Amino acid sequence: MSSLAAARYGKDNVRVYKVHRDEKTGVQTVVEMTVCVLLEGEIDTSYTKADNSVIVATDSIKNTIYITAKQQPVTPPELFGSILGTHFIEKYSHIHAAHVNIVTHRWVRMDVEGKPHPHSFIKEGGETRNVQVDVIEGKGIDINSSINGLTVLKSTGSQFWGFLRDEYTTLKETWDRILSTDVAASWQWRRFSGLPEVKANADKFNDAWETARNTTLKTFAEDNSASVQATMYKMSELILAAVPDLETVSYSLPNIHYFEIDLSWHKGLKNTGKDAEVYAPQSGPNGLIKCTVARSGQKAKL
Ligand SMILES: O=c1[nH]c(=O)c2[nH]c(=O)[nH]c2[nH]1
Repeated sequence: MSSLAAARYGKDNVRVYKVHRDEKTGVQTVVEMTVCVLLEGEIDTSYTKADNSVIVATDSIKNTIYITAKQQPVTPPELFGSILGTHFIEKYSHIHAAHVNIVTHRWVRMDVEGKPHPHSFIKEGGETRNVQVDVIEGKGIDINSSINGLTVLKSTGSQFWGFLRDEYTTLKETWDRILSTDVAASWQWRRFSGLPEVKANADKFNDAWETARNTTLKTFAEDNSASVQATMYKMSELILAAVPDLETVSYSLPNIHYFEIDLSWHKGLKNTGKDAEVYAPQSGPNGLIKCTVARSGQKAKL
C-alpha cells in the first residue's frame, strides 16, 4: 500500500512583460519577470483516483498570471506575488496554499548623452531580483526576497590565513588575494497576516532590496576580508539592523578562485606573490559558503 505524502502543481516559466506608459511625460517603464505558481489543497484524488474535477488547469493558472499582471501593479514583486497567491486561495475553496516564485530581470533605463532615455533599457548582467511568496490559508503570507547573480570582484583587500592545517592541507596562507563571487542574498520577512497587511507595508519592499544590495556591495568593497564567512556575516548583521521587519538574512556565496601563474620558467619572469599580475580565473571547483543570520534569541528555520 502507498499513499500520497505531498503534492503541489502549477505552471512554471511563465514569462511576462509589462509596460507602463506615462502619457504626460512620454516616459515608459518596463518590467520583465518569470513566474511560477504552484497550488496545494484538496487535490489528492487527482493523483490517486484520476479525478480531474479538482484540478485548476495549469493553463488556467497561466491565464490568471497574465490577467492579474494586466489588472494589478506588478511592482514591487512581493506585492504582486501576494495578490496573485491570495487570488487562488480565495477563488477556489479547495485550494489552501499558493506558492508564487517571481524572478524579475533587470531592465535598467539607458543613459544617452548623460540623459535617462524615456523608453530604452539595458539588461544589467545576469542579476535578478526574486521573491518566493507562500500564501497559506489560515496562517498568512510568508515572503522571502532575494538577489541572485550579482557578480563582483575585488582585486585586493581580502586575506585568508590561520585556517586549520593538517596532512590534507596544501593551500598557502595569503594576506592579499583576489575575491570574487556571484552574490545570492535573501531576506525573510516576518509573517504577514494577509494581503491587506502586505499592501500596508508595500513601500518597505523596494527600500529593503536597495538596503540589501547597497550593503552587500559596500561591505564587499570596504571590508578587509578575513574570509568569505566573516564578510558575509557582517553584511547580514548590517541588513538585519537596518530593516526591522526581517527575521533572517541568508547568503550563498561561491568563492570563485583566481590562481597565480608561475612564469619563472620563462626567462625568470616574476609573476607570483607581490609580483603577480596575470592570473588564471577558474570555472571550478569553487568554494561555496552559506549562512543564515537571525536576530539574537531567534533560531533560524533551516
Ligand atoms: O574565505 C574563504 N573561506 C574558506 O572556507 C576557504 N577555503 C579555502 O580553501 N579558501 C577559502 N576562503
